[in-house]
Amino acid sequence: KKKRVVRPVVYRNTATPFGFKRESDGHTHNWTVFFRPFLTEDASRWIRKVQFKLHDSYQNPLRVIEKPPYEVAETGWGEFEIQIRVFFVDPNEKPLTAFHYLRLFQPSFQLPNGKTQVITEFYDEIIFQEPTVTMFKTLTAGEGKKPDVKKFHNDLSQVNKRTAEIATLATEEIKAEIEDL
Ligand SMILES: Cn1nnc2cc(CO)ccc21
Repeated sequence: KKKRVVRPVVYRNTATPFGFKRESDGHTHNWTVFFRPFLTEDASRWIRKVQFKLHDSYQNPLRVIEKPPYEVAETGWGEFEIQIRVFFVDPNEKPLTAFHYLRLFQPSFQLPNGKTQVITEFYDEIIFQEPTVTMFKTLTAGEGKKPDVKKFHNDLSQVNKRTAEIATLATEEIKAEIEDL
């Protein structure tokens, strides 16, 4: 019986207010939504593409990203649900569908430069029940730090704790990036 493989993944959205309402289209924020494996690895070995379905009134609302980083950067004025579909290299694996509610206003963090930054980060796990041999090899060969995922699986309190932890990490990361600017 082939072993089950669990892959930790992270969905994140960040948003920064313009500080004013743009006359042309009423937009008030820059935002990004992204999906990535939690492991530091080459995700394109097992992910074929990631689709982000935006609000229908966006220009071409279905955004298809074929290679990492799997992210969409946009501007807008409102919060809405984004459907994220992850297609796998293995045709036998059906695509994963997840929903991420885009947040523009909360939780906001003050950055060193005084700017307000919203970050939401959600930690999740993809479970491959019966991966094919090729998929199994690809998934288990992944290089990069191996977090101790066993203790997280299905333990929502741990997932939420983890989500908060990586949100903090994400904030540090972004702060560092901004300081490097
Ligand atoms: C719901 N929402 N929030 N911001 C938006 C921006 C557009 C594109 O102009 C369409 C829909 C939007």
